Amino acid sequence: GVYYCNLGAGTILAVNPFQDVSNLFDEKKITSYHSSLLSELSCMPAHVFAVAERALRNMKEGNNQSVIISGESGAGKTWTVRCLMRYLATVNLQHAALNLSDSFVGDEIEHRVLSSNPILEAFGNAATPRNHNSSRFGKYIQLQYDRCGTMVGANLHVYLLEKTRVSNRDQFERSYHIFYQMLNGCSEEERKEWKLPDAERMDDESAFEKTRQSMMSVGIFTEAQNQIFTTLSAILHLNQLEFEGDDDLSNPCTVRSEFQANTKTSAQLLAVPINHLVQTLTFRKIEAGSTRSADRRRSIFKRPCTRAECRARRDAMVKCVYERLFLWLVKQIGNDLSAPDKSAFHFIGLLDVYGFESFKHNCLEQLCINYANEKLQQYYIHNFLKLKQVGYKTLDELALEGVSWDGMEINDKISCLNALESTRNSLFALLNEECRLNRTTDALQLKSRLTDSFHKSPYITQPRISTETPSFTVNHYAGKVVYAVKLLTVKNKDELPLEIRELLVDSTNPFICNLFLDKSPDPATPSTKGKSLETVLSQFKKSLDELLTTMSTTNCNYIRCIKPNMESLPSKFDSRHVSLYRYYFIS
Ligand SMILES: Nc1ncnc2c1ncn2[C@@H]1O[C@H](COP(=O)(O)OP(=O)(O)OP(=O)(O)O)[C@@H](O)[C@H]1O
Repeated sequence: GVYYCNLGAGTILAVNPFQDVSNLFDEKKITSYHSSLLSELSCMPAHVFAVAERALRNMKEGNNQSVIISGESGAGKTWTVRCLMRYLATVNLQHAALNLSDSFVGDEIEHRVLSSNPILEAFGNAATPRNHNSSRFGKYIQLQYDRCGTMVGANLHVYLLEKTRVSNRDQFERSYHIFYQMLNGCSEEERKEWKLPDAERMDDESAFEKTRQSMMSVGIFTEAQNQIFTTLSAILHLNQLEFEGDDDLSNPCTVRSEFQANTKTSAQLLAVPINHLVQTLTFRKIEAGSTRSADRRRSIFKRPCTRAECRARRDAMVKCVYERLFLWLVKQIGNDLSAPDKSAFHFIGLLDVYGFESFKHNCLEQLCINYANEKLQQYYIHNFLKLKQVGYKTLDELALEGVSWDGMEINDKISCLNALESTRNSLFALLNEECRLNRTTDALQLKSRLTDSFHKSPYITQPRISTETPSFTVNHYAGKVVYAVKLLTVKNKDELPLEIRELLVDSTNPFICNLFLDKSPDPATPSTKGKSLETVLSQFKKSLDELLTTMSTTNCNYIRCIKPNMESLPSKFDSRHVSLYRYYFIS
């Protein structure tokens, strides 16, 4: 019955009970931690509420705080963040009412902050074999406080949504919850309006209502909701399209006849001409001649796409529309939650990032996720050692909790990070260079380049067992992961064909058009000098560097979540699955 344990140095372990544990998170528990004296707090049982309370008190002393929640998929990170937010929201309501703070305007920022969770989970979480509610994006939410220590707003940052899930999924994986919620929860009128097929009503019916109510709470009202669901319906129809034609291009591809209705509906929902949509999916523009604008010899002509290219264009469109919609939502939520001008002085940041992943097939998505974990692990060890040097009695504290410990080893694989990210001679440098050169490289050629560049590296090696497709291994701190080479460059470039952007910007629906009108360049858009290129990896690295810079100005608290068994069962602690050592320094 003990689910939390102190590890010292600002770290607790949290074991996922996989069942509702009575009294573990109730109001009485909140009150007991919040009303404790400082001297009592350090003696109270380890708990996620104790972390929240300590962070709150330190923040009120003037030190910004971060709580970093880590662990494998299904370990309970999202749940933990929800608990922290609920705790901070509850005590804030009490505090604001008691102090009649100037900023207490009674508009319930707490309620709005909590409402952001169901929206983000509906659009950013999906069922996977490891977790029926797996977050497929990283999140850092900064709860902002005024001088009196009252919450006045929040800042939201998200990291790398796994957008491929919208177009392609492995068996037993689902797309984002919102699609199922909408199909199961919409009214008959809405079904007609959004041209959705009949669906067997299942579990997600009430979830749809909850998501919509949460949207209302953060200022996304009926009209905007209607636009969102129209866009999602367009994605569903587009996803259906299949193509026919000859790959030698003698007979250019068209949409297969049985999908004509889906094509028409997609075009209607996106408010674009149907012939323009079909042209965009089946033909690509080629520019020939000099690219200098003054040069009159430059010409543009259209070339039919092969079936594979048509499918790739359909997928690119679907993924991009969904990603833009997700980012639009995040922006709306952020606008609604941001603190009134000059009222925020301190913050508590809660970081929930995807855990380390190693699947049968790993590609750029897993490389980014594991890189983020590698970086956070380095950050953790750095801070842990720093705290240890200033006198934390970590082992003694562990002993007090009844945990025996027979020695510690600092994992030296952290320098794997250099092999991944350093400016020169690293994996990222090589993959980004491939994008910059824009050459047609097949997987075998790229694989041989990787082998030549890293034959001396202990971190980037050849898979021990030969794989069906060209691949390489990264010796991460948490274990070896084999990555497929195929599609790495394409995914890293993440190019949205210009024709697709043009099509959607020309939409007569201002909502769709605005999603594509923003100023920020797409990944893989050459910079003005034409030398550096924004790739998925370079952007992800940049956003992580910024995150760590922000966190380094804060006092960090860590919650290391543990999944006690692979089957997600209550009352089962599989010691083969969980090794304390592994979780202490790894994952
Ligand atoms: N403290 C808890 N009490 C009861 N059930 C819990 C608790 N923590 C987690 N769970 C259960 O475990 C499931 C997985 O938790 P959660 O979604 O938070 O994992 P996660 O670490 O965020 O996973 P992912 O990385 O895939 O997003 C939850 O849906 C919930 O059913």
